[in-house]
Amino acid sequence: MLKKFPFEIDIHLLNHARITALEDLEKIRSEKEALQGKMNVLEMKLAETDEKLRVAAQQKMHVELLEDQLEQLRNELLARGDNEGSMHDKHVSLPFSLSEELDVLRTENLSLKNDLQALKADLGDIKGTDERVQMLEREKSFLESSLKGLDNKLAASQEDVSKLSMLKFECKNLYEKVEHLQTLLDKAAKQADQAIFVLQENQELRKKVDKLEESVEEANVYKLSSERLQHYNDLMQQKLRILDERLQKSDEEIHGYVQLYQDSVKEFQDTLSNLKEESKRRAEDEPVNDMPWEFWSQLLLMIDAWLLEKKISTDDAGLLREMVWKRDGHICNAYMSCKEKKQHEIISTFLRLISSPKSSELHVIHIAAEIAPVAKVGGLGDVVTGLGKALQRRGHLVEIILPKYDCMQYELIRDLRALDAVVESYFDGRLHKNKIWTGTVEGLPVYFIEPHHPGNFFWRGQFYGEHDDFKRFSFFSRAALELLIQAGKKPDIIHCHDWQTAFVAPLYWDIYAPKGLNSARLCFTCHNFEYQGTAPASELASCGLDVHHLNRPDRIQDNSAHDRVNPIKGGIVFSNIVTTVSPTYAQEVRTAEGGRGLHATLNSHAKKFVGILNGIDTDAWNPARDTFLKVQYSAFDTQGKTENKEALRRKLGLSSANIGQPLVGCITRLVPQKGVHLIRHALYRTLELGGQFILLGSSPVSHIQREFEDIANQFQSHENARLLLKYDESLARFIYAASDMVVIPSIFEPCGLTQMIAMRYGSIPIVRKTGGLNDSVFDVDDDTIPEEFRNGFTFLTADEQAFNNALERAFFHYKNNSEFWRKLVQKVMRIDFSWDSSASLYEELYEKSVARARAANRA
Ligand SMILES: Nc1ncnc2c1ncn2[C@@H]1O[C@H](COP(=O)(O)OP(=O)(O)O)[C@@H](O)[C@H]1O
Repeated sequence: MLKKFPFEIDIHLLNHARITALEDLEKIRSEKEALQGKMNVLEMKLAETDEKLRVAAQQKMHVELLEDQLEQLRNELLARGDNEGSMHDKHVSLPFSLSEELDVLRTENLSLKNDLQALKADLGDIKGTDERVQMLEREKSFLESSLKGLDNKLAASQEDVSKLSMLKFECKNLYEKVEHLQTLLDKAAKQADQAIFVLQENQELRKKVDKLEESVEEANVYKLSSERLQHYNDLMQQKLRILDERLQKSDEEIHGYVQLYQDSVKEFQDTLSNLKEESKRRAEDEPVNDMPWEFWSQLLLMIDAWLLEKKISTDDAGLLREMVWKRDGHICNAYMSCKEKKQHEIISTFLRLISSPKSSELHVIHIAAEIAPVAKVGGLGDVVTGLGKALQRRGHLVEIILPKYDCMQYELIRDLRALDAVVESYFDGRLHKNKIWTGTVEGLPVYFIEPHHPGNFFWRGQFYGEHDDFKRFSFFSRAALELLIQAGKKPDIIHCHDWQTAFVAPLYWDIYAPKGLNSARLCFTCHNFEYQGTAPASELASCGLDVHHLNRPDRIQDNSAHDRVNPIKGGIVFSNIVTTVSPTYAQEVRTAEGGRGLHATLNSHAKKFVGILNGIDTDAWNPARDTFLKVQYSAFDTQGKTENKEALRRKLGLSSANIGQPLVGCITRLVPQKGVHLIRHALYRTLELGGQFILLGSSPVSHIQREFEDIANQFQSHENARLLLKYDESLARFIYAASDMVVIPSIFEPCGLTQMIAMRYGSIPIVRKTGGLNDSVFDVDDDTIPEEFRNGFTFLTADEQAFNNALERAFFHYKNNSEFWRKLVQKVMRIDFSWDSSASLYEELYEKSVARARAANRA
């Protein structure tokens, strides 16, 4: 059967409608004409009646006139009768003509009265006719308006007709194409026939070949026994290979055990030597009382001599003297160990005593663009606060410098006050005043810089994304260093973060170290190599950096555009320590695919580059104390999680029919890095699998924001899905607590905090194996990973199938093994994601760098 195209059906329908409309119109037109005829007749009758009325009125007037005349005649007759009565008493009679006339008049009068009566009746009829005419009039106007409507319809249908003819035209074209295709098809069919023919020929040939093979086989029968032997040999070799592999595996296993054993022995030995060291230190800390006073005096004189000979500084001499006065065991042992050596060796041994920093002595200053929770865009804010607090807990002096944005959450800053001091800093050829504010955030001392620059740099209602970000943050970097030098600070570590404060490193070495701010080592952390803040080289001059000197391939010049500078590259080249936020990401960015153009720079500075996994602030992210939740809960009692799930469903208007329906959450910035297509896919796949889905996120990329707004509208009142396109920390906490699973399908992820926060709140992460996700989430079904580390679901390829596999496995476990799931939730909640271990790694880096610097200064 010939298949009709949909538009062909439309054409038929339209044609039919048009014909019916035309017929209707015709009918109405003839009705209208008939009515018009009737109206004309009535109008004529009306005119006739008017005429009759006019004649009747004239006749009436005539009758009245005659009646008047009659009356007059009567009166005259009476008057005459009075005068002639006596004479003609018996013979009185009216003249004949007069009485005749009177009779005629009477009959005329009567007939006129009858006429009048008839006319009155006619008049009544005419009134009725009038009413009918009015009715007809009304009918006429109604018909005219429907006629107008029909005219409009006609016009519309005429338009349709023109469309129709266009469609017909297109249809004709299509028919032509179809015909063309048909001929092609015919050709193809012919070719296929030919091919079939060739195939048949081939088959015949094949048969011949088979026959030939059969005969060859027959001829080869005698070879069979030797082939069997060969086969047997192969089998044996296979077995041998399997045995070999098994042997290798068991070797590896044994090796693994040996390794474990060796590790624990090493650990034991380390602990032992630490203990020994400790007891030795303790012994050294005790004053040495068994050395003669001469010994101590000799040491004092020796130190003084070094000072006078300018071999050591006054400060160092002071510290060494103090040790001698206290008869410190360290200096005693140091001297005994090197007294035979040359003088400069003794000096450096002594100086090492006073330079070896104790961890509690470090003064660390973070210069950053974010601090959670008052000025947070993403993970950077969390790192500055989390790492700062952990370092503070370890006994370091930690201070933070930040721009004073207008859009900060001021209510979360304690004791905010403006200092009665102004710091002037250089920019664009002149000095600008900066107002300095202080306050504490989460117990950390913070300096906020408010520039009095006409550009109103931090008065923009947002943290980033301004056209002059390069200017805003290069200004801030310089002002921060100015604050340090004017406040007379002598930090051990200046730690800057991301491209916004990477300017600090070159500014420090080129301008501030020569000015006397030279106590510090520079640490630079890049939280995401995607954002490099490159700009035309000339813009670097505004903050006082020497463009000519710095725009070189081995310095700040961008690796792919020679007329541009790259602040991240500057941070790498000019810092003593360079870190990023996870070991896997540190590996990834050293490759051409992952390095965003900076892999070569990172490789040539590889010695100082390391990846340290971020932690999370476990005080701030704690379901047992989180007041934003409906119910607080902990790993010991996860029932509260179910109650939060119920409450969130109610709050968002999702179905609560089935408490066992898995709830999947996604909390993210909607940027390509986060795998936007997989997030969208996750929504639909979750619904297909019978789950519920909540997305909390917003996008700085307008087309992505619009796309998700459309999806959000579609699901506005869906019982199983809700999309909330905003930034809302309290809601984020609620979602972490309520969700059973959290999806993070990132294309790349430097570290990622959401997976750690999710686990802290007992939500199982489903993640792509990249960057920090690869360092913190280990697949539940992967038995190459020790059981105790398995905590989520992972997939490798950034496509829908791979994601489906992970999501489906998660749903399977959730639905079919509730006990397993309950234990998994408890396990992930107990994992230590605190900053403690990461902070100790940073501490170690700081300490080593400071020690190296001090040793180098003395040499
Ligand atoms: N729409 C949102 N509302 C509230 N918090 C959000 C939102 N989007 C992301 N977050 C939070 O921002 C942080 C994201 O950090 P991270 O995973 O390192 O990603 P990134 O820094 O790349 O955005 C987490 O603390 C997460 O809870």
